[in-house]
Amino acid sequence: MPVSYDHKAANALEIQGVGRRFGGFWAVKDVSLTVRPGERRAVLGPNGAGKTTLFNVLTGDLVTSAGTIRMDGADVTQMPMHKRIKGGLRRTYQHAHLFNGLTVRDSLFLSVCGVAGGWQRFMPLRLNDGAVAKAETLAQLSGLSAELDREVANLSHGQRRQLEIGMALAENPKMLLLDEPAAGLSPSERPRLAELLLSLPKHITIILIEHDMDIALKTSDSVSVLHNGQLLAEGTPENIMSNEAVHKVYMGGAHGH
Ligand SMILES: Nc1ncnc2c1ncn2[C@@H]1O[C@H](COP(=O)(O)OP(=O)(O)OP(=O)(O)O)[C@@H](O)[C@H]1O
Repeated sequence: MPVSYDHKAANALEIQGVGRRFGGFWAVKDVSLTVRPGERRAVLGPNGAGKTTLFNVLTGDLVTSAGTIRMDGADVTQMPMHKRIKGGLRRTYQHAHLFNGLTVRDSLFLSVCGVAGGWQRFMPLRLNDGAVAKAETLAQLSGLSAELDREVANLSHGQRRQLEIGMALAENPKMLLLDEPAAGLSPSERPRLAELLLSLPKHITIILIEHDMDIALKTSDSVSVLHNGQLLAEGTPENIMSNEAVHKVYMGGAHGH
């Protein structure tokens, strides 16, 4: 996928020797990687490889046990989650964090106002005239224009994932971490998600954990493969597909959910 990077800008993400220990067990160990502004990076690896733990450390859901994390050139290693959010970081979770009783329109509206649940709960209420229009734009971006008045409870699984992404876009994030957006989607819902990922604004840096190899490789510029908490391989989707070590640990039977 052709992407024009801003070479003058600081790296969107730069991590050095990052690790996270649970007791005596290193779930993530000595991981270093660099992601450029606007890059689309997939993080692959078999179950238990440390992908979600890495995300949790990047977002500040978990503190690091070792190493440094820089975002946009700034050291955020010790920075609490809400400050990272203020700096333009957003994430989605493996299981959608949505309110079933709200409509799509209200969910997006509340996200725009900064009062939705999960991550956005830290944001102050900022009602304004543009919020309704912005909610509609987000519905369009996330492919949900026809569902604006539907209750979240009545959306398909795929539409819920779309809504979650739409909500994450509400405050113009600089970097978006998506944790298995295709998890639980039916085969017919998957191409639509891939299309949505490809259509997201190009200035947003996206890091994607995904077990669906087809979606991960199709929507990313570069891939980092984790195994046993460590970085096993890094390269273009083509490099990774032909990497023997990756085949052995990941494609050769350990393929997720
Ligand atoms: N809070 C925790 N306490 C103890 N061990 C943990 C904790 N969270 C994760 N782990 C362990 O760390 C390892 C990495 O888990 P993690 O969820 O990051 O892997 P993953 O690559 O995201 O896996 P999956 O693809 O199954 O989601 C696993 O062995 C897991 O059991």
